[in-house]
Amino acid sequence: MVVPILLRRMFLVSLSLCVLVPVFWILMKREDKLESISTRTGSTIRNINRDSQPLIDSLMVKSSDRPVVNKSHVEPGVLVLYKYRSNSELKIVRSLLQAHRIQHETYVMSTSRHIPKLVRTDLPVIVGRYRLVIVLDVFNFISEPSIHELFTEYCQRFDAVMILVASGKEKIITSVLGKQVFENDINLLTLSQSVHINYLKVHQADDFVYAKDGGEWNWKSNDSSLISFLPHRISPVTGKSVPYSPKVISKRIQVLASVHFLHNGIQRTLPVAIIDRNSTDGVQRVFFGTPMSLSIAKLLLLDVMHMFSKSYSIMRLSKRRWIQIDIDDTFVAPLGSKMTDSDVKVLLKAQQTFQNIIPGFKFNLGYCGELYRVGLPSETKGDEMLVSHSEQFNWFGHTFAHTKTHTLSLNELHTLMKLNQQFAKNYSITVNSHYSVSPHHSGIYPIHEPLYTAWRDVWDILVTSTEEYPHLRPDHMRKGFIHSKIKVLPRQTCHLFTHITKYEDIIGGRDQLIAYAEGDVFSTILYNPVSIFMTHSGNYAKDHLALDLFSLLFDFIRKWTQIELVTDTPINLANAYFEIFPEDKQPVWTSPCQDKRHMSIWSGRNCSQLPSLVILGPQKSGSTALHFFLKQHPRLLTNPMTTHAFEEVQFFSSDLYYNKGVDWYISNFPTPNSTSTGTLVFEKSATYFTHLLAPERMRMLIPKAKLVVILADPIKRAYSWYQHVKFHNDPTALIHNFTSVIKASRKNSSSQNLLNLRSRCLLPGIYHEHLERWLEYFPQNQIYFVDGGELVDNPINVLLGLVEFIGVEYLDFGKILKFNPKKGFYCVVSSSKRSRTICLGRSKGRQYPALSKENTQYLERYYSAHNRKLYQMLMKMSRRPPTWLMEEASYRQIN
Ligand SMILES: Nc1ncnc2c1ncn2[C@@H]1O[C@H](COP(=O)(O)OS(=O)(=O)O)[C@@H](OP(=O)(O)O)[C@H]1O
Repeated sequence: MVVPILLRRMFLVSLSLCVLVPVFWILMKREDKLESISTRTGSTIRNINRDSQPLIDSLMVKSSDRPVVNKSHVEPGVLVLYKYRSNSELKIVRSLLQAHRIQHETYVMSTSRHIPKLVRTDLPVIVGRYRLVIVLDVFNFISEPSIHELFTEYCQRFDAVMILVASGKEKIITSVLGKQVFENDINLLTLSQSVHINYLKVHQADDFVYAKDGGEWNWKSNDSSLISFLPHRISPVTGKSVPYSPKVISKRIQVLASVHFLHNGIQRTLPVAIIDRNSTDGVQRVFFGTPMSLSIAKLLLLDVMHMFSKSYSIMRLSKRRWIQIDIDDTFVAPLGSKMTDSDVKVLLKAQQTFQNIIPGFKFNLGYCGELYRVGLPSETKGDEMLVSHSEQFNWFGHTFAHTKTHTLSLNELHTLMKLNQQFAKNYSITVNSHYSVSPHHSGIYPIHEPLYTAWRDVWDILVTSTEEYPHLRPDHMRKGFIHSKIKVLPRQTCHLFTHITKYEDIIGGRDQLIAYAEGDVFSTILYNPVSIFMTHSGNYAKDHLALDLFSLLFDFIRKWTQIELVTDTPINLANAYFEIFPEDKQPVWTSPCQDKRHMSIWSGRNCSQLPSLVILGPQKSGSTALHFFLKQHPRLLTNPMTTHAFEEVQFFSSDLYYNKGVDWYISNFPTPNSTSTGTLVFEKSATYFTHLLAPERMRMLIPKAKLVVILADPIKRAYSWYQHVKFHNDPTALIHNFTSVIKASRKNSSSQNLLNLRSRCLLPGIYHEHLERWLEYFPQNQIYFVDGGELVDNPINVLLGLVEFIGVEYLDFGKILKFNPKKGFYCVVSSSKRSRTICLGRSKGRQYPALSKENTQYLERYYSAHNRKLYQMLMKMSRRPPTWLMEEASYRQIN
């Protein structure tokens, strides 16, 4: 039954497409034509790049062989369409999606860009990639039939929802008054919402008002408020506005949210978001008539996404938000700006009020004992009062003095932490949260290993926070990670810096503070499941700015949202965070050398110690020989033998080494002499090439590094690899010959071990797939290809080209390398005794029987299609394919 129903639906959809869309577009056509002649908009995207991604392909709509599409086959992705990068809505929508970790892509509606692949065709059924299509720059969207048609058809086919967001710059009228709703002169009273939304419900808590007509509107052609709500474009001929597709929009539209405001003393109600579920073209559309810069509009968008994502798990955050407010530098503020005793009273009172909103809430005081009671008499009293009420707060220790921890040795850190610990004991302050942040936040990220060690030794610290990972900006991208068993949570700023104690210290005064509370600080809460705010003790002195800010924030949250604010111990906050984002546990180290701010709080390592050249492998491609030869160049320094993997560091391909951190990685390499300019550090680890995470990890730490890939004949490589693991007593290789390894299959009932061995043996040779991954992270011009065959036969020539690519001075490798007939390979001429050569050890250039003809033929077939793809890839990049590949290509052409 299912298939006929589907076919009928598809037929109806096609029929409606055939009938309705043309009717609509005929109506629009005249305007379009005129417009494309006389205006700049629209015409630019008319000739969209269809060669690369034809419309037909991107939707898989070739009717004859179209597989049955099940509308439930849609991935939970979101696609954002926009025209102008400067569109302010774009930044906001993107941050919202990024912060909520919603899988999304953006597409600029432009001729020069490829249309993104809308469907997945690598699966047995066709799967749509996007559940929601968010359209910004709506004017351009509706003015361009090809784009409009494509996405309408996609939404029809996969039941995807289209969300069209008004942008201030466009002629989208959101009110009968012809003004953008929420303009400053409009006195906003309330915003009501239909019952259909219940994620972050936007409403006035005590006064919930349903949308006009209980959420459903009967559209009448003379209903000017709704018509004007819909996106308009201005006809270049008549100068009048033409509403969005009146033929498509149905007559029964639901209002998702309305605003109620006062205008000239009269209360008015206007819709700000409407949904059309029954459009005549079968696409559900949500129209947003309000700019996204408004906090409540962000909530509304989240609500809408949630509404349409129920079974698609687009959203990961619930309504619960954990909060912690740290008061750093307690006892430290400069003279005259410390909390006095009356400030402490205000603080305690405010804390009580906050506890009504966030049960169990306590401020978290980070102290430096050295400066206790240093200040004016009223400030001394303030310090004493904090201590006498210590049990009413949570406490954490900085160091005894207010010092930058990344400048301190382990011993110094121990001493200062212990002094601070003793201070707490002397004054009966309980410090047991297992949480700390260092003064100036230095040493947390980039990591100063002695800080982590001292924290564990002295305080048994298990949780800390930083605003620096991966970078300070953008703040909605800050993340947590775990290092050395300490959970590091993202830390948030709230515009109150150390020296800000009075309203006059803020440009814009209290109005600006309100804007911060309801804007950025609110967004921080919205974007993060756990928010640890950093404030400083001075922010609680004088005008009590921090208290005002948080009261405003909490009031706003209570008034407009159903966000549930909670608090807990730092350990539980960390557990909550990593339960929601388990993928964050494993850090991705960023380069301090690319970040001025990080350089200033990094424990002073030399950036020139980071490799600027990496030989990626693959394994058994001749990588050891290349490494050995290259290090003969006086300008190329490398690591000495490691204790764990001979000449390889394997930092990016091993979680064990990667988790040791950047300082450990760097400690493997020599420091280039500052006087010898042009000297650089390089490494080779043949395990990098195939490792799934290595490209991203490397890109984040050494984005400018030049990479070398050796393209050896994959058949020879596979056979060499088998001999290698057999030599190292791999139990499966020991009992199975090469033929049974490469021919293992489920059909032959091969054991799982044997199947795994086959994959490990053959998959690295599918070069184009691995390269595609590297090319996602590194530009082509940073990658150099070495012909693996040439490396064996004529390494001198290989090195000539490579040295030029690296950019170091010419070296006559003809004098350094010499063929050793006994070894059967090139070796390095000994500098002490020139008649002697130093060759690689017995494990490189092994003796084993030649590969059988049958196995060679089998592997030729196995790699044939992959090699073709590699060939095409290299040609596209204008690179010379290795000889073995050229021979194969010409052989196949002849045949
Ligand atoms: N000059 C020189 N000396 C010795 N060996 C050479 C040389 N040039 C290339 N080769 C080939 O390198 C193969 C080993 O590759 P790798 O060094 O990449 O192996 S590893 O992944 O690092 O273990 C090794 O594979 P086997 O012959 O199977 O031992 C050699 O074929």
